[in-house]
Amino acid sequence: MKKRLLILEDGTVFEGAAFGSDRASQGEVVFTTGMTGYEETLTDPSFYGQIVTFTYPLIGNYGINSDDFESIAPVVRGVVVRELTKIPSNFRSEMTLDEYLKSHDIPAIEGIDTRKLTRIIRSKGAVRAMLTQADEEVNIVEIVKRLNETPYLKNHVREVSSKMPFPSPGRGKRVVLMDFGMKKGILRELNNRHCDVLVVPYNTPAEKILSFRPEGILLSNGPGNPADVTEGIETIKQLIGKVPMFGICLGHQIIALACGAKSFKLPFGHRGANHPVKNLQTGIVEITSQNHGYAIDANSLEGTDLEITHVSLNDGTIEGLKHKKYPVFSVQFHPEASPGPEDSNYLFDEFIKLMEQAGEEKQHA
Ligand SMILES: NC(=O)CC[C@H](N)C(=O)O
Repeated sequence: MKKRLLILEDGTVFEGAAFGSDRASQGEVVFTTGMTGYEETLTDPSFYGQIVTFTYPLIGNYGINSDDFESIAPVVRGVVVRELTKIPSNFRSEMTLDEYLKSHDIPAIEGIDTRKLTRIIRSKGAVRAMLTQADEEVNIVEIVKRLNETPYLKNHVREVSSKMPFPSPGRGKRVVLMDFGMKKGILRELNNRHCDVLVVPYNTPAEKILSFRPEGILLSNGPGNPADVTEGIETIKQLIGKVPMFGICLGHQIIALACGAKSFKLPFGHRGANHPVKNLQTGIVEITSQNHGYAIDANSLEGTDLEITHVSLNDGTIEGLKHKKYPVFSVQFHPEASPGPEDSNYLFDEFIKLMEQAGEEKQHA
């Protein structure tokens, strides 16, 4: 087994065994607590630029099969696990996690004390890190210096958004899905409800979107700092009030910013499949799938037309918003799950209802 190092910006060095690609790679190291769903996590475009640590201690046990993918290719910068399963056991498995990561040139490390690493991330917040081979040439002081000079992840939506519009037809509601780095699960939920979907790149202008005569607009998830997605925010400012809207994760943040709220970086993010969220409208607690490093600042809502609909029971941060005047709502978590629980799946039905109501009002106007 080749040795590999995970070097953090504070100078902490973890030594482990190499798997995946042999190249060195740098990114923000984050942790996710989901016990299953590593294929969906690795292919979620919101993880662009991040080195993902799985806190569940055994990863790779059911191999890799392409029907679980959330996008065409993984965009993570690296993978950190406690123990890698060498021989997966699943009738659907097409290859091992090691083979998959090698084929996409993504380096990984195993044999790491992921509890210790997670505690560092929890206490220090966002941590920049590098995965590199453990040989005599590696200069740790130099790498730590470089990590400290690297700016945090900026706008990488353009890297993961589709370049051209594409349809995913149906007989139902006409929905424009703005792709900021979409998970396939969102499209699947719309198609399950027979929507006639047109997926458009993140920078499609408002007039162009309106020219498709959408009955609703869905803003997808995506990577990086929402405040950097200025084109998307401007577009939404022009569209709010004209068409019913539903925002998911980055899409939620973009709607909030377009309405005048502010976002901030969470100390260590919410990533996992069992985050409790309280729906303030029903009083029901939903167990949700989450993956975000930023959130909307509750203090910044004053003077906006937004009201809070969902809150996190772990840290009290905003998990859902709705517009007081227009048919616009959004959630910070992932109602499409994949991976994770489906408690919040009803939100897609609410989006359909909102489009139906808006259609009826238009007819009677
Ligand atoms: N999954 C997402 O859409 C994440 C949104 C944003 N990139 C964040 O980290 O907060």
